[in-house]
Amino acid sequence: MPHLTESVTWQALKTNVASLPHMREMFASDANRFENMHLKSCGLMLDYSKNRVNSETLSLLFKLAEEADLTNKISAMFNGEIINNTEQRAVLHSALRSQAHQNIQAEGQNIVPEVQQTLAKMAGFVEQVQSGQWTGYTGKAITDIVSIGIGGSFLGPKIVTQALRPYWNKLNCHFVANVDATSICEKLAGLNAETTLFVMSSKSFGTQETLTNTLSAKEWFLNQGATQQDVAKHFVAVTSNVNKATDFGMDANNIFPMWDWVGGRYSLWSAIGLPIALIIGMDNFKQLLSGAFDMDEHFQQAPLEQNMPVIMGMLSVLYSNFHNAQSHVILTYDHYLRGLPAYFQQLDMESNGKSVTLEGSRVDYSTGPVIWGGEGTNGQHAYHQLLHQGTALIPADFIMPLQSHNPLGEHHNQLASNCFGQTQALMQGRTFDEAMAEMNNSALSDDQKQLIAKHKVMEGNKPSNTLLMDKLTPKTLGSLIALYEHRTFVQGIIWQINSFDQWGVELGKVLGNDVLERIGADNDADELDSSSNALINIFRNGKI
Ligand SMILES: O=P(O)(O)OC[C@H]1O[C@](O)(CO)[C@@H](O)[C@@H]1O
Repeated sequence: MPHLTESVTWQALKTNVASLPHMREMFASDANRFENMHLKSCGLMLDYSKNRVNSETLSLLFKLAEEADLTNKISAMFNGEIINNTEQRAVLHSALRSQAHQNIQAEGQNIVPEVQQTLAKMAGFVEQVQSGQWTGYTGKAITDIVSIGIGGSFLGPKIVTQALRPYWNKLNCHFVANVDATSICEKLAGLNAETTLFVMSSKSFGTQETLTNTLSAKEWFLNQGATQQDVAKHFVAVTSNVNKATDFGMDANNIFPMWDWVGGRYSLWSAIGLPIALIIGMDNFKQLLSGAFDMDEHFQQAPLEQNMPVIMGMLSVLYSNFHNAQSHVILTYDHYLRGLPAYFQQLDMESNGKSVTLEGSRVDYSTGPVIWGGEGTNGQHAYHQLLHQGTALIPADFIMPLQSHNPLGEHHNQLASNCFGQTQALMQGRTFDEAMAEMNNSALSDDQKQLIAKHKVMEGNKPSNTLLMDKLTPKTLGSLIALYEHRTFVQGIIWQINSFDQWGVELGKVLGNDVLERIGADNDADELDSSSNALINIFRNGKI
């Protein structure tokens, strides 16, 4: 197989991209453009017509995907092959949302039964806590869940519970991730130890932030009048390292397992999702899984040309590699989805922020872009300016439910009109003549008009996808998140990288621990670089 960027298809894409007219012209010359460039699946509708593509671009992108053996690579992931080659692990988050009768093999055994057993254990626990049968040390029912974890053991549960606010039962939930004591102190300040349940989530059970926060939570708990024997009623753990958790003092009955074949940033579907289930109930949690399962089926079965994650992944490759786009923005037109950009940022950047191929060669093309974003319409009064008129090309995903959970007057119509209006403005832009025409009735001099018109010109031709759903439900949210997981996978396959390890962040963990030792040492640091030594010593002195 030729080197990726030297392949005939890659070169043909370069030629195609250079020859395409402005999107405005492509819309004008093809009344069926939307008809031909949208698809519906799993409760989602993707409109990808506002992208810099014609039918040839799309064919070439699918050809590139075929040449990367994408279809077989998808099967390899779902079949439990060891595709995470640096950690020698299968990648089976899809097994967490599989159906009970399936047989999915990891390391020679069917893992579906243990997935089902864990779901049953979660269901029993959720029922006990929600019904008030599970009581705290003074016999009172639990009112507050505090989830302690970080990275993949935190952001999924936080963003999903935030997104599914309309489905909350009577329990309150709080998330602590940062080791900054302010985070846990602020959370604990308003809580009653008698009615608070801590869920400690750590796949490795070795992450500094999570261990420190859990110890502080336990100390707070004991300082409120509880005893060591009461701990089991108030602390449960989710981990793949059961031995470490019991050594730490967790009651063996209170440990919910997860497995090596689930990557942290793909783990909200496992027992890491326990805080979600406690807050929205097990039935809703299963709906979330079922939405993701539907997307798994679609991803495996739909032909590449009608495959939502494939289309989105290949469009992202197009912009990263043929338009030099360095970032990608996620714009959610739904207040409940305001956290989703951060979640997709973790998912995509921790997965595809790589510069070495699976075989260990340095890539000579761009890989994962910076993912960022926020909620509409707020961003329209801030960074959208750069999207419209800045020098960088930033492809955008607009995400919006058609029905609001809070219908109120004209609000939703206005929200939708802003969402659609933005995609239109990005695509068509505004020409100099249009800008001049807008000033027809103005008293400005011709020179002034010309000057202002130059500033009002918007080149347009800025790409966007629009993703719609009828309503934000646990099921549609499950499909949406799985869509982005698979989109990330597709990109990784084309770029020939391992999307499932994270050696960069691991180094940060190791060096952080090393610095911590030096901060606590008897003598000043002098063995590191001059900057690091100085920063440590200034910190030890407590004064700049
Ligand atoms: O669940 P753990 O083992 O505490 O790890 C937390 C997070 O740390 C990382 O290893 C690095 O940030 C993530 O992949 C993981 O989700």
